[in-house]
Amino acid sequence: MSVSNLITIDGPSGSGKGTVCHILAKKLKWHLLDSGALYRILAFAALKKQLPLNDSAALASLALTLDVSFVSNGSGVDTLLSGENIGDKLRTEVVGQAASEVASIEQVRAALLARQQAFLQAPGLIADGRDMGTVVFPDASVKIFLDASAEERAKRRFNQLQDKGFNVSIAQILSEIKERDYRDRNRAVAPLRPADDAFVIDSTSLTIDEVVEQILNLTALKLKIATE
Ligand SMILES: Nc1ncnc2c1ncn2[C@@H]1O[C@H](COP(=O)(O)OP(=O)(O)O)[C@@H](O)[C@H]1O
Ligand SMILES: Nc1ccn([C@H]2C[C@H](O)[C@@H](COP(=O)(O)OP(=O)(O)O)O2)c(=O)n1
Repeated sequence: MSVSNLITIDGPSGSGKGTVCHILAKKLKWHLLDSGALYRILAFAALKKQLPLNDSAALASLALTLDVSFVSNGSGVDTLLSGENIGDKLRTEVVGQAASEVASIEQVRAALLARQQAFLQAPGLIADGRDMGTVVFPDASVKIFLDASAEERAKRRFNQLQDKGFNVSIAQILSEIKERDYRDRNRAVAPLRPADDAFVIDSTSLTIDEVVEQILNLTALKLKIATE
């Protein structure tokens, strides 16, 4: 299918990618790829099997054979690993850090590439991650790099976790966010960075609605130019 119906949104943890991608996918009635979920599922499966997180060959082989499905449940999406619903076990900081570690391995990224590209189906795709615009979908017509200051991102995560009833410290979250940022931005393979043709949005002092509006305006503009 044409890649024109494809919006990639990359950026660091807490910049608002997941929230904005869900809203856009719903508004446009396009598919959604949460690529971070794939790295989290792999990390979760590896932790469960007690695989060392630096065993490249074992992790790549696990990535190729993971039995994962995303099933719509009416209000959201269930994440199934070998039939077990593991959705609520993936968003912990332990799994996030482990995901960031396994994601730095080249063979793991290669093993997950085709699985991610298969999400590109009519009528369109919103792709959320770190390397959507640089590696997985380099031909996407609309590429966004969503950023925000580390302090603002830590505040958002803090509020999010407090709302879920977790007892967390903002200082701890800020240090974990900085550690993950550093690893994601400095790894040798597919580091987190804006694609050369990405539009950078700093959401530090924007509302979610303002970010969505900017992306929709840019999409309308780009797709119109592409069809003229
Ligand atoms: N522009 C924004 N202003 C305030 N809060 C936001 C904004 N964007 C996202 N959030 C909130 O920040 C938290 C983290 O957002 P999320 O979409 O999970 O980020 P990411 O997917 O980039 O890690 C969520 O609770 C979300 O509601
Ligand atoms: N396309 C992607 C998506 C995620 N990753 C890695 C790096 C991230 O720290 C982890 C977890 O990503 P995820 O998007 O779920 O994390 P956040 O919601 O931004 O906190 O996975 C990646 O390397 N490439």
